[in-house]
This record gives sequence, C-alpha cells and structure tokens, in this order.
Amino acid sequence: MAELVFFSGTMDCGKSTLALQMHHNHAARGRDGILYTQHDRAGAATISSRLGLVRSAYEVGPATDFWAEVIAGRTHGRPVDYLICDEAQFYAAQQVEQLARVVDELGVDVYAFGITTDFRARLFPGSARFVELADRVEVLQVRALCWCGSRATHNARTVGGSMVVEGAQVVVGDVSAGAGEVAYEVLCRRHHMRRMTAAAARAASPSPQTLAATEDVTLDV
Ligand SMILES: Nc1ncnc2c1ncn2[C@@H]1O[C@H](COP(=O)(O)OP(=O)(O)O)[C@@H](O)[C@H]1O
Ligand SMILES: Cc1cn([C@H]2C[C@H](O)[C@@H](COP(=O)(O)O)O2)c(=O)[nH]c1=O
Repeated sequence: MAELVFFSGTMDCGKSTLALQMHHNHAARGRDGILYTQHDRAGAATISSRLGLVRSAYEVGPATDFWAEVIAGRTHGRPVDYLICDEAQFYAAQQVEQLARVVDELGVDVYAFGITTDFRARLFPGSARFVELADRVEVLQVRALCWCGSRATHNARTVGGSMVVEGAQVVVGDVSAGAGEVAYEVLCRRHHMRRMTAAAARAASPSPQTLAATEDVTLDV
C-alpha cells in the first residue's frame, strides 16, 4: 500500500542526503519518481546535500498542484511510482493535502523531508499538516548535535551573530560558519530556550586562565 512519510528533523541532520539516497535506491530498482523542492540553498529547482550530492528537481511554487502534476505525468505515459519532496516545510497545507490524496487515490508513495519547527520553535504550516496527515513521521537516525553535546532538537536563527526570535518565518540560509548576516544553528531545547548559542556560551565562559585563578566559578549555561 502506498504511504505518505514525513522525514523530519532539525536543519543539517541529513534530510536532503536521505532524499537523494532514497531516490537513487528506488530508481535503481526501476521505479519512476519525480523530485520536488522549494527554496533550496543552492538555488531554484535543485536538491542539494551538504555531503555534495546535487540533483535537479521541480521547484514548488504557490501554483503547484501535486494532484494535477501526477495526473499529467501519467497522461503522458510516466508510471509515477513515487514523489520525493524536499524542503517540505515550505509547502502550503493545501499542497500537503494534495500529496495525501495522491497517495490514497493514485497509489503513489510520497517521501517528504523537512524541518518541523522554525527559529521560534513554532511549527511551519506545511510541517504541521504533514504531522497531521502522514502515515509515519520518521526522525532521522543521524543526530545533529547542540554545542553542549546533547541532541539538537531546535533551530536557532542568528543575525549578525546574535540569536533572534522575531522576523519572517522564511529566510533561506545555512548553518555553516560564515553563512552570512542571517545564519542558523541547531541547539537542544534547553539552550534554545535560554538563547544560548555556541558564541554566546563562549562569551559567557571564563577562559581556562580565569578558571584556574577563580576557585568557585559556576557556569550557568
Ligand atoms: N564534511 C562532512 N563530512 C561528513 N559528513 C558531513 C560533512 N558535511 C556534512 N556532513 C553530514 O551531512 C549532514 C547534513 O546533510 P544534509 O542532507 O545537507 O542535511 P539537511 O538536508 O537535513 O539540512 C550532516 O549532519 C553531516 O552528518
Ligand atoms: C529554522 C528556519 C529555517 N529556514 C530555512 C533555512 C534553510 O534554507 C531551510 C532549511 O534547510 P535544511 O536543508 O533543513 O538545512 O529552511 C527558514 O526559512 N526559517 C526558519 O525558521
């Protein structure tokens, strides 16, 4: 039976890598799939993984109708066995409903990949609809880590190096150092709620010399 699966996690936990691996494995067995994405960091109509894999994909926009696209594909002779949907947090709730209908009425497997919550720890509307409708929500096995070593569960946004909790929900960006004025960092909930990024923690921590000279320093991070 076809299924709607939402592979979810923080930024930088391997979602796009898994999306392209799954496409590779299914295609290698002769299944026909279509790749979709929206606002990938590498540019429009692209699925890019930080491990270096890059593939062309259809760019999802406000006018994209997944039901109509699969029907059109089949009308033109494509079997369309599965869809790979990356950056799925950006899809409209209505598009997620179209994907569920494609699964149920056309027997197409839909594998969607996206972050669950934004920089304020609020659900993206698309992700919320996936959680509500998916047959399964899968958490990726590879753990992204907070600077403290705990599993990262939340996404922080920084502007000019400082964590912010206000701003537009959608701002394309990366987690790497030097990512630009707006950047992201994955944190555990504890440090997300305390707005304690790696830089803030470093700034709050005494240097080893200071520690040696101070007997009762308590780090409250
Ligand atoms: N230089 C590297 N060497 C090994 N693994 C890496 C390297 N750079 C990134 N990765 C892996 O790639 C993952 C990010 O993959 P990606 O598919 O881009 O994530 P996502 O789509 O979830 O943002 C990291 O969690 C890490 O495991
Ligand atoms: C937290 C958060 C992220 N984004 C953007 C930043 C990136 O362009 C993507 C996530 O991509 P990844 O492959 O999972 O790293 O989402 C955003 O627009 N708003 C946010 O709050």
